[in-house]
This record gives sequence, C-alpha cells and structure tokens, in this order.
Amino acid sequence: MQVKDCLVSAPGKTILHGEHAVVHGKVALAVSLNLRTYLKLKSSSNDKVCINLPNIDTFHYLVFAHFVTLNKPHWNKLCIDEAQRLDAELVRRLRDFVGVTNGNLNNGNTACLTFLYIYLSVFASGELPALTITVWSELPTGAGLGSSAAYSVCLAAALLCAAGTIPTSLREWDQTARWCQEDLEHINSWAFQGETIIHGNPSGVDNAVGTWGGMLRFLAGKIIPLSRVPLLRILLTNTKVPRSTKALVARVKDKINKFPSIMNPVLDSVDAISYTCEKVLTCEPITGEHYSILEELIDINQHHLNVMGVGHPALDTVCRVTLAKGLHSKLTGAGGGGCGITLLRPETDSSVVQNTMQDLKDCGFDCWETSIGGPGVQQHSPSSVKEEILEILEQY
Ligand SMILES: Nc1ncnc2c1ncn2[C@@H]1O[C@H](COP(=O)(O)OP(=O)(O)OP(=O)(O)O)[C@@H](O)[C@H]1O
Ligand SMILES: C[C@@](O)(CCO)CC(=O)[O-]
Ligand SMILES: [Mg+2]
Repeated sequence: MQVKDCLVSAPGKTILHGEHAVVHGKVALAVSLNLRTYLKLKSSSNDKVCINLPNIDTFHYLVFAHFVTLNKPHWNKLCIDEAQRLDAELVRRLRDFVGVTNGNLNNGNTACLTFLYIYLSVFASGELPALTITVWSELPTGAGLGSSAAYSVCLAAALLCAAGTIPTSLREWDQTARWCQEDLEHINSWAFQGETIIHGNPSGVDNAVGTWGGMLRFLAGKIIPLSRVPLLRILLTNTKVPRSTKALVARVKDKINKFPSIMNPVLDSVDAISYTCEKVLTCEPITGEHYSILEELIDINQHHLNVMGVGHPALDTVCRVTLAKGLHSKLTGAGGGGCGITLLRPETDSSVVQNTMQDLKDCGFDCWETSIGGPGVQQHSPSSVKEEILEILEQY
C-alpha cells in the first residue's frame, strides 16, 4: 500500500505556571516556543517500516513479517475514534516486541513504541503501508521543553494524514498549512496517547500546546487560547541534568498520596498562582508593578516545586545566578534538572542579559533568549524548512 509523503512540524513549549499541579486538575499556563520538531514521512516500496531518530541515536527497520507476533486480529479491533483511551494490552505486546520485559524503557525504545502504537492503531482497519519516518528536533530531548509532546504531535499528524483520516492540508502553492479545528482535535487526541505511553499519566497540556501553539490556559483537558497577552521576553537555561518526566510525575503523585493534607494546599496555591498570573497578563497596559507581581509569583512557585520534590541543585544555581542580576527564575516542565525560565522585563538592558547568560554558561549550562508563541502543528513544503534541517531529514 502506497501513502502520500508529508513533512510536518510541531513546537515545543514552556510552562509559565502549573507544571505537576495540572496533572492533579489544577490550571496551567503554557506557551509554544519557536523551537520545533520536524518529521518527514516517505512512502517506500518494500514490506518494511524504517524509523530514523538521529537526535537520540535510534535507527530501526521492521519487516512486516515481524508484526505477526503482535497478533493482528487484536489490534484490528481498535477503531480510530477510540483515541481517548490507551489500549494497555497493545502497549504490553509492544513492550515485548521492542524487547523490554521489565524495568524502564530507554529513550529509543520509548520513541519506537510510541511510533508503533500510533502507526498500528491508525492503520488498524486496513493494510499496513511501507514507509520511512525521520525525525529531527531543535529541542533538547528530555529537558522540560515538551520534546515528547512535539514528537507525539508530529507522529499523529503525519500518520493520520497518511491514513487519509485527516486531509493533506498543503496545496501546491502553499509554504505551510494547518488543519481545521476538528482535525486538530483528532491530532491532539492521538498525540495524547503518545504522551501517555511516554509519561504514564500526562495532563495533556504539552500536546495541546504542540497542536494549537500560542499561549494556552489548560484545566482538566479544557484548552483556552489566551490571545491578549503581551509578548514576554524569556531566557531559557538548560542545566543539561538528565531526568525523566514519567519518573518525576510519579514522584509527585507518591508524595501527594503520602501527605495529602500537606501537599493538596501546595497544589491549590499553584492553582492560585496561575489564576493570578493570567489576571496580571491580561491587564492593559502591563506596568512595572505588574512585572514585580509576575516576578514574585515565579519565586513562590519555584519554592512550591521544591516542596513537591522536583527541584535540583542545578536549578537552584540558575535561580541564584539570575537573582544576583535582579532576575527571577523557576524550573519549567517536569523539573528534576532540565530547563529553567527567567523572566526579562521589556526594558531589561541587553548588557544585563548578556552578562547573566555568560554567568550561566560559566556554570556549564546552555542559555539563550527565546521567542515564544510559535504556530502549532503544521504541514510544510520542503522549501519552507530551514536548509540545515532539510539536509538532515534528506539523509535517510
Ligand atoms: N527528537 C526526538 N526523537 C525521538 N524521540 C524523542 C525526541 N524528543 C523526545 N523524544 C521522546 O520523548 C522522550 C522524552 O520525553 P520527556 O517527557 O521525558 O521529556 P520532555 O518532553 O523533553 O520534557 P517535559 O515533558 O518536562 O516537557 C524520549 O524518551 C523520547 O521517547
Ligand atoms: C510535569 C507536567 O505537568 C508537565 C511536563 O511538561 C506533566 C504533564 O502535565 O503531563
Ligand atoms: Mg514530555
């Protein structure tokens, strides 16, 4: 079976407030980044599926005959509209298939399992197509910037397009194209399945930002775009301390179960921080006093995240080094290492920013001023993709 080739991308995200609390039904405020994950899907003529994931040194090819062990009749029953609930039995079979009998999956196995789950599910009712997918991301993997969600959103968009479940939105003369609301919801629900495989118990905020882009308020699966917010200046610092979102989300859950009367008020307080932040961000105009409130909210939330057990000495260093320059920082995403964000005021002098960045780099961290609010998932013509990214994607 031949499918149409396609090239898609989805943005990473940063969470301003509400990470972890959002998993427990509280509000999160998140915004897309202008750093993206790209996926090229190419039809092939042989009976195999190739997966090239150069960011994580993972390259696999699977011959269709191998899929026999997955018991096709079982996954034949899966219908596309059932993208709300993960098929635990299929996940178990796929874990065996990728060679994990116990313990945790590594990056490569997790990514492979996520691809196979969505691939087998969206093509469940028909013939499996031979294809090659290649993924390249500008996002650091596993650093709190939503790399897993950008990956899952790209997989969902490309595979649903290939299956003909959503249309190929790109016309001949378009550089980029997006999908209608209904198609985006479809992409988002399959991306959520991908996130569930990678994270265990995701809130869905990361895949929502990857799908819709811009700034969102997310509460219990409800997504509200926030369009009237100012363009914030944010410094991103990657401590390069590796961590796993899945393990950190599980750690917070254990703590809540162990000390409910202590931890629930912390989650309520984070909720109130998100509400207050949203209120301040929608004031017009935003004054210096408003920025002082935003900075205090960042400090309070960072303390709360430490109380939840998702801090790290490297993140403390980011907070200390930036505070020495009068700037306020918190971790973003799951924490435990990974990235921190630092709020810059519109008038913050570029020399202050440069000096702060140098101090952070001297600590061994990567640091850059980012632009936020990139578009959600989109389809590309090759000429709309940066040459260096296209070159990597074309290598496979
Ligand atoms: N470029 C990529 N290629 C293939 N798989 C990727 C890529 N980037 C991320 N992944 C998948 O995402 C997993 C990392 O997800 P994880 O949720 O731990 O980090 P994150 O999404 O970057 O951070 P956060 O969830 O805190 O925002 C990897 O194990 C891999 O399965
Ligand atoms: C830690 C968490 O809140 C954000 C990860 O970016 C997990 C989630 O919401 O799924
Ligand atoms: Mg993730």
